[in-house]
Amino acid sequence: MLRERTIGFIGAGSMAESILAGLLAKQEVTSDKISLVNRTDQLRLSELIDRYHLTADKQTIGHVAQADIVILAVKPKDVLEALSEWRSRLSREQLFISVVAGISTETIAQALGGRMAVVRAMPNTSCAVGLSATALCGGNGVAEEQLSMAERIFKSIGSVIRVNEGAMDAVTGLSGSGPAYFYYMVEALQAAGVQAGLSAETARQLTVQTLLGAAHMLVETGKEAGQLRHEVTSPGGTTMAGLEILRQYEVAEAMKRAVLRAKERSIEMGANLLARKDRDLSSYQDMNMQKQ
Ligand SMILES: NC(=O)C1=CN([C@@H]2O[C@H](COP(=O)(O)OP(=O)(O)OC[C@H]3O[C@@H](n4cnc5c(N)ncnc54)[C@H](O)[C@@H]3O)[C@@H](O)[C@H]2O)C=CC1
Ligand SMILES: O=C(O)[C@@H]1CCC=N1
Repeated sequence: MLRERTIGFIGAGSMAESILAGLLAKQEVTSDKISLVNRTDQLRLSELIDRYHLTADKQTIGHVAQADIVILAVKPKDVLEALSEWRSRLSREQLFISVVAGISTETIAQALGGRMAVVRAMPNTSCAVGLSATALCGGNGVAEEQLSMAERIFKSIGSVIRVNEGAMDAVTGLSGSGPAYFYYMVEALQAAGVQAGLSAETARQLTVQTLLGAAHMLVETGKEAGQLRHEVTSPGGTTMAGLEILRQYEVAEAMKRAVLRAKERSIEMGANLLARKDRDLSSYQDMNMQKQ
């Protein structure tokens, strides 16, 4: 049972907060089972302790190190440093989940000293309201039982799909970053509503409810987006006129490029980390040669 497990987060930023907020809201875990550590910002930890009624004296490296499930939620650039601090503290029995964009299970497992099996997950910040779209995969040596446990965690805060690791960069470009694309559109639509003569509050209410309604229509009717769009579009009417402008501005092309660029960036972040690892290793070897 998830409720009986302890969960520790390495990194207490936006993603750790979204996951823990969702788990607590869904009552999948109780707040006394959660531990977090952050590198520098202790004020941030105090805020999270207050906001989620976490047990203050459990927010230590020792408690995270003992957790049944350890979730790595630091920025990709901080992964190697973080894991070199953590590798001696963790054991094979723990379930280790990384939500870090772009970094492979192999890189993480190696940085952990090759002992641990690693699950890689790509959720999004909608975890916080139980509506994440999470994709996950298991690295070498991950047991089915461990993958199922990871799946259970993310299912409790949204939907989960298992993919091959090769698909994770595409997932990151689409659904990991995806909430930001929709927020960007909402910002643009709100501003457009104001430009069209509405108050800011009216524009916000109408935009948000329209997005919510469209999302529910997609889920509840099971119809394709193209069909639903067709149903809104009366021949010679307002929607047709509006959509024609979107076509002129090649909005579909812009979306395609955004997702492909985000995917490419995910690949770059992984490659940058590997290049840094190689550089660090060769400068360490140089140092040792000089000493001899
Ligand atoms: N924000 C998002 O929408 C999503 C983020 N992710 C991934 O989640 C990870 C975290 O992202 P955010 O939460 O947005 O970043 P963030 O910058 O808000 O949080 C990262 C936290 O990790 C802490 N940290 C850094 N090194 C550490 C160490 N050695 N030990 C302990 N804590 C350490 C930092 O102090 C910071 O508070 C990233 O790898 C990102 O790719 C994945 C899916 C969605
Ligand atoms: O922007 C980022 O790199 C992270 C990964 C997916 C969402 N946020």
